[in-house]
Amino acid sequence: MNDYEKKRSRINGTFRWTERQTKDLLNIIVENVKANPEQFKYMNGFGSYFSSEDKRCPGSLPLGQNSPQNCPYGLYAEQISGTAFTAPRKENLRSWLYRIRPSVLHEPFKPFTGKTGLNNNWNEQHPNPNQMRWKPFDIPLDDVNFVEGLHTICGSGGEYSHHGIAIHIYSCTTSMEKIAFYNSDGDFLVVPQKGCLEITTEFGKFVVRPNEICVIPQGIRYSVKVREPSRYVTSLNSGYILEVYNNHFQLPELGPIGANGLANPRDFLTPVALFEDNDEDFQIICKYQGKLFSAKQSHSPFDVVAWHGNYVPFKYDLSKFMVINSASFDHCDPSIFTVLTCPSFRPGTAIADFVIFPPRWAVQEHTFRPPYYHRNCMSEFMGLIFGKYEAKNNGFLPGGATLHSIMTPHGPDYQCFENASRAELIPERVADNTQAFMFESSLSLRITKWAEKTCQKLDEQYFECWKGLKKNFNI
Ligand SMILES: O=C(O)Cc1cc(O)ccc1O
Ligand SMILES: [Fe+2]
Repeated sequence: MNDYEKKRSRINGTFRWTERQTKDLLNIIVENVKANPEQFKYMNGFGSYFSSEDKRCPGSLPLGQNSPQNCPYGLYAEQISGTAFTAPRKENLRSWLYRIRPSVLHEPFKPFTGKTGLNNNWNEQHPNPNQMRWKPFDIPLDDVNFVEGLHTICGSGGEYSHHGIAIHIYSCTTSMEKIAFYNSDGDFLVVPQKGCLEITTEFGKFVVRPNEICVIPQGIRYSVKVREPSRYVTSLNSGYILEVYNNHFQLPELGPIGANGLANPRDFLTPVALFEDNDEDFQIICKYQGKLFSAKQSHSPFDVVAWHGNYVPFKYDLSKFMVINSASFDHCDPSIFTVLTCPSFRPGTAIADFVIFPPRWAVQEHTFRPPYYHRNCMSEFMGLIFGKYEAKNNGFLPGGATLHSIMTPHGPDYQCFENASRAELIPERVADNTQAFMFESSLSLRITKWAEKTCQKLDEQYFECWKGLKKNFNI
């Protein structure tokens, strides 16, 4: 082992999950929330119409109109549109920001010269229909911030046409200091797996921990600080990102479930206005048509004193998800676990769904309870936040991933099949102390070279997990 490998193996060793750590994790998160109570305030509701002003500036939100000739406190009024001006009322998203300086006050953008693993070239690798599994991705050993630590795994479509998705992982060790990022191409749904992110946005600040997710819609500027949330997780941070180019995330329809259930709107949290009046130099990094650009400005972009609107960043705690499942027999399709969906124009067919596999009771009778064997007309990318996924006895680890592409067969591994075929069907907790999730997309995904080769995490042995499945035919 050379020095690099030694350091890497030490770091990987420190963060290898033991059974016990896994069991304790939910408690640790709870303990940790108690120990570090949120210092930030939130407003609740998905799709709500919010109004917020920093308490240091009462009356900063203009009343009765959006663009007064002179705004209170000498602020500038600025609108950010998340949908076309003429989008139907029920879909129309926009917010009005009242800020110390307008966003336009910056120097020209130049191509970003720093490191990045972002990639939108879907033609780098030959298509690969195989089942794919990645071992947990490495966290860098050096100082890498959130933007520098983005690596694209797979994706489809293009930013020009605003049709497609990309799946990235992030891994970072340092905070973005006097740096703000925004994405012109689409929305980011961020799923932290390790570490706790403090995200300063134009709308206010929030903290996002493992087992929480956040969505930062297209165009909104933010900066990510890393924190030390627990004894198992230091300032090493990593997680998964689903980027959608077409549309924004919505709550799924509930149909016959009724008015309540799954992710309830009131559990989505949006930060309150919190400005900084800082005239230091800032770097604004934007992702535009898949490439990064950087511009200088001599003030903080987080200078919004008041805002109102419905185009906002938000976070959601996955433990709040109300699980609906079969109370009689058979395994329901995983769509029952949809937290958020980014719909296409084809009814019921998502550009991408964000689906979780939360802790719950399994009570089905005369049923093979784990996920069924199947082939799907959708692409299924899965990640694991902690614990163990119910369909895989071994090999799918927290911080790792799998991809089962369109019509690629997959399902429970051999050991899982054996166990579940023999299990006594008493009511049982499933997925206790675990949290797996899926980004499911109607698009066919292409893998980047980094994901298939450079990262060296693709597990060539994955197919062997089904090898033991034997012929049980007994005519
Ligand atoms: O492939 C997977 O593990 C995801 C999945 C889970 C499930 O419960 C049913 C179908 C499905 O694709
Ligand atoms: Fe599946």
